[in-house]
Parts: sequence; C-alpha cells; structure tokens
Amino acid sequence: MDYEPLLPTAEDSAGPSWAREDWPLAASDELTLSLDASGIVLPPKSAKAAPATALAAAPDADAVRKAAQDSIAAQLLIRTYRVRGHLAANLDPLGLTKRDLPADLTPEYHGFGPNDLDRPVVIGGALGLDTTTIRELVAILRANYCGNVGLEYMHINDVEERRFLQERIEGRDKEIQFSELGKKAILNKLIEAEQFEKFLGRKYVGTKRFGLDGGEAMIPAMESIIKIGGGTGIREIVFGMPHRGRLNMLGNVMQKPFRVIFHEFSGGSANPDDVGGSGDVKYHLGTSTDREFDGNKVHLSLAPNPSHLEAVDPVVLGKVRAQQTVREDGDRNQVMPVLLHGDAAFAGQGIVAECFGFSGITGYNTGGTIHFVVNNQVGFTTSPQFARSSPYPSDVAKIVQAPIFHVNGDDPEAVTFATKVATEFRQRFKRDVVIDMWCYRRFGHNESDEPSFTQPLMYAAIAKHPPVSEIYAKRLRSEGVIDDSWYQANIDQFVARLEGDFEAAPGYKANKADWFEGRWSGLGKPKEELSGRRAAITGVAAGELRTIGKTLTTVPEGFAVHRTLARILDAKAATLDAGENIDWATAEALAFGTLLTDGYGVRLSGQDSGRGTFSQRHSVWVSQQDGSRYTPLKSVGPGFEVLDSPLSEFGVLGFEYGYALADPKTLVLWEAQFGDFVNGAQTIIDQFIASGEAKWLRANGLVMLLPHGYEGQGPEHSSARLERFLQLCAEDNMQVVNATTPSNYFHVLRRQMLRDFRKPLIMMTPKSLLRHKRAVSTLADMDAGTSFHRCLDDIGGIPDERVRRLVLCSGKVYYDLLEARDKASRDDVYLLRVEQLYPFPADVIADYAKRFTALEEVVWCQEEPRNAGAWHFVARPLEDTLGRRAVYAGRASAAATATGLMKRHNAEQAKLIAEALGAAPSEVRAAIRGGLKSTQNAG
Ligand SMILES: Cc1ncc(C[n+]2csc(CCOP(=O)(O)OP(=O)(O)O)c2C)c(N)n1
Repeated sequence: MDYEPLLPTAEDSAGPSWAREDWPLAASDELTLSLDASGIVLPPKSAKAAPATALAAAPDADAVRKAAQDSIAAQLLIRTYRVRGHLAANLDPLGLTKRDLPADLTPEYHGFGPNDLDRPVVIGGALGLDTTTIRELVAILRANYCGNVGLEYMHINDVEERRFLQERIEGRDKEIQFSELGKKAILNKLIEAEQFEKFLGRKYVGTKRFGLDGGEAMIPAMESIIKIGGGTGIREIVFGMPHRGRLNMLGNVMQKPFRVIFHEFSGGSANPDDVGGSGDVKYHLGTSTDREFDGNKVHLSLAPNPSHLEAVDPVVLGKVRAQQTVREDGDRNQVMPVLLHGDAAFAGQGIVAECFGFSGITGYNTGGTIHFVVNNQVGFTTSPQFARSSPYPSDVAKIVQAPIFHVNGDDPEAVTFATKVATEFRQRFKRDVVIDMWCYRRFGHNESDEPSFTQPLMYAAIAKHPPVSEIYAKRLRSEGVIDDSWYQANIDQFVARLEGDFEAAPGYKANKADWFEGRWSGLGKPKEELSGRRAAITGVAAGELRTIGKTLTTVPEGFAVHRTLARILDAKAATLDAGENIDWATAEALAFGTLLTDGYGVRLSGQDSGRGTFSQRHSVWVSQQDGSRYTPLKSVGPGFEVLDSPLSEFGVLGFEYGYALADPKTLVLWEAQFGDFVNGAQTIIDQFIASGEAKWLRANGLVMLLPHGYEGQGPEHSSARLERFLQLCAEDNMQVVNATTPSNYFHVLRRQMLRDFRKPLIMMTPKSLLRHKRAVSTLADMDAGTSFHRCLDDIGGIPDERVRRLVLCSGKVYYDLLEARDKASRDDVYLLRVEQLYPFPADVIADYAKRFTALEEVVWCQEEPRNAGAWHFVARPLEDTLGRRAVYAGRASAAATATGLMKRHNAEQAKLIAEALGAAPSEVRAAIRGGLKSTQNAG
C-alpha cells in the first residue's frame, strides 16, 4: 500500500480487525441501521433516540444544527466505506498493486477537519454504536472494510442479504478469531499444500504440475467450505476447477492417494490397463471421496475437465442440479456447487457469465455456487491490465448481484473467514457468492516456463517473498500457539508420508475403474460389437400408447386452451384413434410418455422447447384466460420437465451434459433452436460429448436434437453440420442418427434408456418433415415387439430383381427422391435410407446389396454440399461394404452451408435429385430450369 494509515490507533496498528469465529453477533451487537433497496439509509426499527450525552451539553440551536450536520456527514462516511472501502483493502501480498486511498474515504472529504475528530457524534446505532468520535469511527470502518478482506456488497438489492453481510463484518471488535485448534488446522493444511508442491518439484524436476505455490491458502479455504457446509446441511459438493493447484486439491482435499498421483507422474494410469480409452493428463482428472467434519459426512466429487478454461462450469452445475433432483433436495440445501477459477479465465471466458445467468432460473438454478478465484495476478504471461477492463477479475459476478469477498492470500485466517461467511451466505440465501483470493504464482505458468521475460518486477518481488506457511507459522509462534518443534514435526511427518507413498507408487495396481457404480450400477460398456444390432425392443402395446395419447389430447375441465391448439389436439386425437398418420411431435410425446410410465425421468431443455420452435410440440399449454400453464406429460409421470432455456448454447448444452452424467435414468435432451447454432457449443461437443468417455471413463446418454434440412432458409437455418459430428465419431463414442419417420424417432429415443449402456445420441431432427404428409407412422410401427431400424426400406414395393440403381441417402432428401422417382415412374431405382450413420450399419447395407442381383450403380445422395453432409464419412465404408465406389449426387462444395436465394436453392435441389435418379443431362438441365423458375420452397 502506498498511502499512510489514517489516524493510527492502537487497534489499527494491531492490524486488521474482523469478525469473531463464533459469530453470529450477540443480540446486543445487532445493527440498528437498515438500508432500503435503493441503498438509502433508513432509520433503524429499534433505533434509540439520540443520546442525551451528545446534545444535552449543547442545547442551543447552533449546537443542535452542528450535531445534526455531524451525524449526517458521519452516516455518509459510513456509507462510503460500505460501498468503496474495498478499494483501500490490503489485498496484494506482494504489495505491488497501486491502490491509492480514495479521497472519499477520508474524514476531510466529509467535512471533518483535524479539530473535529474527537468530538462526540451521534450515529444512531450504526456499527452498534449510538455515539462515537470520527477518529474512532474511521478506525472501525478501516478495520472492517480496508483490512485483509475487502467486501463488495452494496450492489445487492436485497436488504436482508446486505444486513446479513454487514452483521458479519461491521462494528467494533470484529476480529477474526480462530481457536488454537483452528489455527493449527489451517497451518497444517498450508504445510501440506506447500510441501506437496515442493515434493513434486524435487522428485519430478521440470514436470508440469501447475503448482499452487503462492496460492496455498486455497487448501484450508476448501476445507472450511466443506466443514461449514457440512454443518449447515450440505451432504454433497461438486467441485469444478482448472489446472492451477489441481493436483494439490486432488491429494490434499479430495484424498486421492498420493501414490496414485505419483504413479501417474511416472506415466501410469489410475485405472486398470484393460479398461481402454485414451486417458488424460493427470491435472485434468477428477475423483470423488467422502469427508467428515464435526460428525457431518460430505460426499465430494471433482469433475474431470479439459484444458478449455471454465468449460466445466456448466457441467458441474448440471451435475449438481441432477443430484439435487435425485436426492429430492428441493430447497437445494444438501448439494452445492463450488467452482474454482483463475483470474484471467474468470474475467475473460464468456461461459462464466452464462453460468451466472443460470443461477436464478427455474430449471437451472442450483441454489447458489461458491466461486473461488485463485487470483495470482497473471494469466500465463499476461498482466491484469491487458486481461480485463475491470479493477477486479470478479466484476462479472455483479450481473447477479453476488457478494464478492476480496481477500489477501497471505492471510490464511482472512481467507478461511471469507469462505466461512460465503458458505453461510450461500446456505442462507441460496445465491452465488465469490471469493477473490489475491495471491501470486511463485514459478512460471508451469514449472519449466520462465516468468521473468515478461514479469521482471513481480518475479523479483516473489523471489524475496516468504511462503505463506512461513508467514503464518511466524504469526502463530508470536501468538504462542505453536513452537519451532511443532512446525518442523508437522512438516517432517507429512513429507515422510509423501516419501512412503512415493516408494509405494511403482507397485500401484488399479483393481477396477469406478465408472459404473452408484446410480450407474447395472450399466456398462456395450456387450455387442460396434457393428452389431444393439437393439432394444422399444415397441409398446398400442393400447398403452392410446392411453398416453388420451392424456396428451385431453384438455382439463375449465382450461382455456388456444383455439388453434384445440384444433391441433382434436386432429391428434383422431390420428391416435385411427392408429395412423402419427406425426413427429406425437411420436416424440409418446416416447416421453412411455419412458415416464417405465419409471424414467425425461428432461428436455432448449430455446422455446416447450411450444417448439416450429410450433410443433405444444408440450406446455398456456391458458388464454389467465396465462396459467399445463403440461400434459406431467400427468403421465412427475419426472417430466420441459424447459425454455436461456438463449445460450455453450452453457445450456454443458449443463445438460452434466445432468446426464449424474443421472443415467433420466432421458436428458438438449434441443438447438436451429441446428446451425450448435457450433456455439463446440467446446462441449469436442471436449466432453465426443471424447469424455475415452478420456475420463464417464459414459453419458445425452440426446442432442438438431433441426437440420435444406429448405431454402439460407446459410444459417439449414445445417446442423452433420459432417462435424461424423468426423468426431470413432471408438464407439456416440451415435449419429438422421431419421425419416416418426416411429423410428420414437424408437431411438426409447432405445436410449432401455439398453444397458449409455452413449450420446446426436439427432438431426426435421423441420418441414414435421408436417410432411408422407413422413408419418402408424401405431403398429410402434406396437409391442417393434424396434429401431438402422436402415429403412424403400416403400415403393419395387421387386429386388428389377433394381439397377441403389440410391442411399439419409434424412429429409429421401422424400424429395421418393416424389421424383414416383413422378418419373422409375421401377429400377431403390431408395435405401441410412437412418443411423454412426455406428455405421455396414452389415445392413451389405444385406440389402446382396438382394439386388441386377445392380449397376450405387449412388450416395445428399442435399448438403459435397464438403459437408455424410459423403466424406460414408464414401469409404460404402466402397468397403459394396465392393464398388458410390457415385456422388449432391450440392457442389461450398463455403457457406447453403444459399440464401430461394430460386438457387430450388435449382440446386432439382439438380441433385435428377442426378441421383440417373436422369439424362438434358433432363437435369430441364430440372434446373424448372427450379430456377420456382420461388416456392421445393425442399
Ligand atoms: C479457453 C482457453 N484458452 C486458452 C488456454 C491456454 N491457457 C492455459 S492457462 C492460461 C492462463 C490462465 O490464467 P488464469 O486464469 O489467471 O489462471 P492461472 O494459470 O494464472 O492460475 C491460458 C491462457 C486455455 N487453457 N483455455
């Protein structure tokens, strides 16, 4: 700090004073000032009248006036400290950050000169005082707001929340006081944190570990969250964190055996060798454990994560939400998310804001997250002034009015205190809270990186700076809490334990992987081959389907359903009665309803998913009279939720992936508004959905519904980028389906739950087919004994021996081909629909090809451009399967996914259909001319 302490007092020179460990305040300490939502100081409910002492001595008008002026100015001074005191807090352990004392925190600014400091001033109960002097007031405020903790909370609207925080920090004698036992526990955790890093540094010289050195106070802080959380009802915490200090967290908080960590340092795996997968670097791995404090057992899990900073945040939140549902923790008191962050990532990554945005939303709220920022004041080589536009890395948290504790990481008691109050706040108000721990990074970004190229001054200061454990041990020695031998014995004991584990590490052998336990027990890896049938009998007796259909089409007595919806429901009821012309939305609802009656949960989330972007789903009805909502599927089973999500892809998809991680017994679906928007969530797709099982042995049954199809709606409403998903397919990691019938959709959704394994399902879903006359199914197609088909027959009844041209396709283009083929009365063309693209159904295709003895040509037809769609994915397997190369019929390669011009779209579509059917060049030209004339949507 480069300013002189104000008005030094005995209390000031003794260092910052803070709240006592045994909070809450005694009744007599209660604050009597309150603030309304606008932050205006209101008279306290129980405020005593201004004490006679201040005024009695000066009964004349001038004195009364002066006393009133003093009181008003003193109140403003108090308020200024509450709002801005944190700006003068002592936060930087290195003392390098220039934090000038704001002028409005001085008494002079509020009109108090040197001669006014010792006059009694009435403050009406603020800070627990009726009367004080300005000298004393400033000393208290400085101790409360400008010590080693700075609190930002005056941006919070809620009076109760502000009062709660004020009560914990404001007033005379608010010193942080830990018992001797508590102090020793804190020091012991610091010793463990520090010695663990040093040990790794000695044994694995130059190996990356992203050490916590400089930020060791994070470890006792985490312990404090678990302890206080456990005492307030928490039974489970899901942690998400980046690389920094992760190994330390794994060993010292999550109790991952050190010998396993050392085994990994030597290139080994924590899992048995035969379990498969790619494995991941040791500082991305997760684990789980049970800890007990004060007799309270808390289950802890640390989610595995990729390098992509903050990407795990929504995954953790989704996991927590699922666990809260599974535990029936409706008030969200038992399961809590804790997210740790680096300062640069917290300020820079947009997903952080998306996650804050979830905190108050039905369907995504997790009852508040504790955010802990390891603010080492540098991001790789980048200094804060280049990394953010705000004074702190934590300003993003203000979008939800979260309180923010800034705390000096060299004062572990202050850090522990802040986490304690933060945990209490979360538990009391079920809202997000942030702890921004200022610290430093003793070495480079990793242990072989040279930091002084870019941070010479900081690293010169760090070289001279003692570790936090030494600073704290010195303090405890001076307080008489420990002596040298205690300190050294604790270090020796811990290092000896590490040595023992180090010796044992080479002999470590994993028994079994932990991925099919708890709620996952009974599930496992698929037993059938990748190319095999892997079916489940997903059909349901027509009678049962009709019963569910009845609920789906019955309007409750007195509910004012929209007129058009009433007509839709009548039509739907008629199709169900007839058992014919079942459309997509009905098939989907029947799949959901039957899963609910089977005892599974169903959670569908996406933008406007309740009604459906294309007005097709109507899973939530809104009363036209009073706006109330009715969700028919909830009457089928309480485990149904359909959510109109926030307008986010990255965050919401991550959340749903996390939900599905925790609950394999709920069909979790995320729906993109149009498939095109899915690339906003690319990190979740690449880093979690496609590769999570291979890296971390965590299966996942998430379904992605991606509206896809070329209908002339332009470059951003046509393609869900099927090709990108197919490129990611390998090692049986997920399933990609582009179904053409409602019944196949019904089956694939049910199959997702009814098999004894879970794999993500990527579904290209229809837009125009939602109302296409031929894209309908019968109840018989879904009746008992039926199941999903990986390929679907030609419905034209063409005799096998006449087939000379086999046209394979997937998705909507089938119906265009069908129409054109029928119009041309071609009986030599067989249209084979590949409904599931991955795992590729080579066996089924081979069986079909065998039937066609007169076959001359095989064609792959797609409506996507040549550099997109399935072509590059299927070309080689088709050749391998059929022994001949397929001819391509589709759009030319293109930079934009689709044209925005309807005429051009129609011409392109007509051309590719004509080519697929083997039309003569003149016929193709005619088709193009026909397409160019048409402004109607032909696709
Ligand atoms: C999304 C993303 N972009 C870039 C990187 C590369 N990267 C790894 S660590 C790091 C700096 C992170 O700084 P900070 O968040 O302050 O954490 P620290 O390493 O200082 O603890 C960067 C840029 C990454 N891992 N993730």
